[in-house]
Formats: sequence, structure tokens, C-alpha cells
Amino acid sequence: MTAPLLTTDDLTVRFGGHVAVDAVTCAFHAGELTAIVGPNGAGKTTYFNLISGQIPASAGRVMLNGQDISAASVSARTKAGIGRAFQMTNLFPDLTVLENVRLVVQAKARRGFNLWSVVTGHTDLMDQAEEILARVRLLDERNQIVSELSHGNQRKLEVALLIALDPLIYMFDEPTAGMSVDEAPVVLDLIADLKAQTDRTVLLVEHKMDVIRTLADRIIVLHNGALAADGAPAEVMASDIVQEAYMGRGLEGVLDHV
Ligand SMILES: Nc1ncnc2c1ncn2[C@@H]1O[C@H](COP(=O)(O)OP(=O)(O)OP(=O)(O)O)[C@@H](O)[C@H]1O
Repeated sequence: MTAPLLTTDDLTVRFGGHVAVDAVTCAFHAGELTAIVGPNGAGKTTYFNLISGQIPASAGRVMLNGQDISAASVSARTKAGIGRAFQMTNLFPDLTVLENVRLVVQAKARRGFNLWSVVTGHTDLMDQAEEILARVRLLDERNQIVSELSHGNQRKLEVALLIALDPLIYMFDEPTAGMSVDEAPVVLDLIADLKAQTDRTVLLVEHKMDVIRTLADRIIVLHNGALAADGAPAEVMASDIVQEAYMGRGLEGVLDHV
């Protein structure tokens, strides 16, 4: 098997006496979508925060492409290839949809990453931004001010910005939360496209069973901050440890059947 893109080695964080993420060792490979599941308070978001650098680890390491990034800032990790879905707080709410995407496209191009080796000027950046908006079906909204977008369109914009960033690791935290049944499939199709890029990996914190069934190649289960199970979806759903961890309810008992 090829070397993993991302690994966490004994990754741990304590808040006072509470161990929120407990020695999680896990490797994530290219071309794979891993769903991270577990009951409320299991440590999923905190695990994401440790990977993206929002909070420092108490112990353990985060390795990206063989490099130890444990001490790197959020922005250094982003530059290195960790792409966490933008939250509304990361956007420019008073700018248009197109301007927001163009800013990320521009930042990426200026950094000299491998994405667009020849960037000849402003028109190219606009074309790239419009192409991304077409992919997420936001082209008609390109001149809307971001703060005025519907919730579903804001979530699509978050995906657009991540596509513009073109990271090695795509991290999504409940990407269809609050979306209508009409809007969610657009985002799910986009995520399926992203995982088809065989040199990237996708991590998805998710509660919805149907989303996990549609997208996941692998499931890891966190329970009280520790890794309780890791494997193919069918295997994890049926595993004794998961059945026991959820007191006989099984994984399906703690996830949403949406
Ligand atoms: N900054 C913090 N300070 C203290 N405790 C925290 C902090 N962040 C998280 N926790 C605690 O760590 C545990 C894990 O929380 P986390 O939000 O990661 O769980 P989760 O699995 O993402 O839950 P949910 O599904 O509800 O989002 C919880 O007990 C939470 O209260």
C-alpha cells in the first residue's frame, strides 16, 4: 500500500482532567473517503480541530505527507494542504459570491502551488472562479452578497472555496446540515467527485446514515475520545465493539436516519 497522506499518532488533547481525544492513531490514504462517527461529545470536532490546528495537542503528532505538522499554525497547515471547509466566519460577508471565490483562487495562484502553473492575469482568475461556481451550481448567484445567501447556498459556497483551495486533505463537518432535500444531493455529488481525485483524501464528520452509506469507503468510530472501530462500513456497523460501545443499540442507534 502507498504511504498515507495523513496520519495521527497517539493524538491526544486534555481539557483539565477531561481527555477529549485519547491517543488516536489513524492513517488516511489517497482516494479514500473516511467518515468519522460517534455520539455527541465523542471528540469528532475536537479531532478535526487538532488536525487543522485550531487547538494544540497535549500529546501525539499529526503527519502530512511524512512531515510533522504538529507545531504548525492553522494557516501553515492550510498552505501545506489541509483544507477544512470554510465556515461563514471565514468568508467576506460583504463581498459577492464570485469575489469570495476569486480571492481564494488568487491566493492559491500567487502561492505558486501546482494547480495552475500559468496564470496569465485577472481574466483567468475570474474564469477559474466562475468554473468552480458552475460546478457547485452557484453561477446564477455570483453577484449576490454573501451575507444575503440562503443557508443552503452558503454551504455550497463553503464547498466552492474548498475546491478553489485544492487541498490534499478535504475536511467536511456535516456538510449538508440544515440543507433542504433538493440542495443536499448537489453537495454530496461534489464530495463524491472530490474523492474520485485519487491523489486526495476526504474526511467527513457525519451523523446522517444515508450520507455515510452513499459516500464512505471507511468508517472510524470515536467513543469517549478514543478510536473504537476502524474499517469498511459494513464491517464496522456489524462489529462487536460498536455493538457494545453503544450498549446494544449499534451504530445505527446513535446516528440520524435521514
Ligand atoms: N475547548 C474545550 N474546552 C473544554 N472541553 C471541551 C472543549 N472542546 C470540546 N470539549 C469537550 O470535549 C468533548 C468532545 O467534544 P466534541 O465537540 O469534539 O464532540 P463531538 O463528537 O464533535 O460532538 P457533536 O457530535 O455533539 O458535535 C466534549 O465533552 C466537549 O464538551
